[in-house]
Amino acid sequence: MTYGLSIRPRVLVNVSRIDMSTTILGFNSSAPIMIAPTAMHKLAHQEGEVATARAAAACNTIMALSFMSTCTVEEVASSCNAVRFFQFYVYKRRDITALMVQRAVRNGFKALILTVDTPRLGRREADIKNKMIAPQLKNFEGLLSTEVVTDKGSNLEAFASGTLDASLCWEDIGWLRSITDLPILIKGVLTHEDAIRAVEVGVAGIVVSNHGARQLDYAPATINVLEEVVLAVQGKIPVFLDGGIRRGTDVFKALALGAQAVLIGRPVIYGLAAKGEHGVRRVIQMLKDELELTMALSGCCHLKDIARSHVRTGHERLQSRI
Ligand SMILES: Cc1cc2nc3c(=O)[nH]c(=O)nc-3n(C[C@H](O)[C@H](O)[C@H](O)COP(=O)(O)O)c2cc1C
Ligand SMILES: CC(C)CC(=O)C(=O)O
Repeated sequence: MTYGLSIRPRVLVNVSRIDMSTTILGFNSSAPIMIAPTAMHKLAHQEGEVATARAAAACNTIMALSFMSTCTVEEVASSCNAVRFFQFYVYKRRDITALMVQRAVRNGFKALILTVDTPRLGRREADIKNKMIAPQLKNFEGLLSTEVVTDKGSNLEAFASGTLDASLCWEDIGWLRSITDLPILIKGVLTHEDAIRAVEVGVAGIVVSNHGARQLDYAPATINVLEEVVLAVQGKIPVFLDGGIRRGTDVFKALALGAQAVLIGRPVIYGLAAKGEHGVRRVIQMLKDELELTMALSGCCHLKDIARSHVRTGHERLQSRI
């Protein structure tokens, strides 16, 4: 993930006890690792998002539930006591978005994540080739059909283009803040300009994300723009990162560059597909074990000890040679 970014370990630090615990928007988490919102977990395992949520609870980690989940918000909420955030899209039918936000609030979700990199779906050629079909999403039962018919290849694309509101803009954040008191994070920021705007409109945090490289080709790797965003927000709101986190070392690098925590997408789905709740637990535990080892080998006992000086970018290495 982080080509050219190396870790600068410090030695002769007493690392006999490592503490990875943290708070995210005021909620305790055993590590700075959250579950990213990913759609349709029942495509990976029959228990779907309920299994993922139970794994999050068992690991004392925060789960972000996708708007496009295959279990309802009520099913997920009643399945376990994990701290849950709710990711959402703004649909042309804004009444549906407002209703879903209300259901999330009613069911004890603690924060909202508005995904802002998807005014339209990116061109997903594999979905077109495989004629991707979205199953009926139970959250929307009685509200809209997700079983769209198209002859253009991807039914998911047809569904997305029928529903997503491409007119969504900064001015609408005010509307969202008027329909809920929950903190709103925005997910999909990749530039300092948008980071500054996010602070101005009063969101509670930013997720630096390129949607797992599923939206815009040639969007930057998130780790390469993280610091730009962190510097722009000047500590006014927390910054999170997702995309390509596969190892504890990746988590460490993101924290050193200023992220408060990371989110993981595909690894969770792989664990879920392999072994349901147990598989997701294993994935999270592996990342936690790796992060703990990385901290020990780098001379960091607490997350606050992980500093900018613990990493060196390829650019910095080149500059030091000039
Ligand atoms: C199968 C799949 C489904 C996704 N569904 C959503 C979604 O419903 N909402 C959303 O905001 N992001 C969605 N994402 C993007 C993730 O939240 C996240 O940004 C990305 O997966 C992070 O990269 P990683 O998979 O490399 O960890 C999805 C990603 C994948 C792979
Ligand atoms: C249908 C999409 C909007 C869901 C999503 O975010 C994704 O598949 O990446």
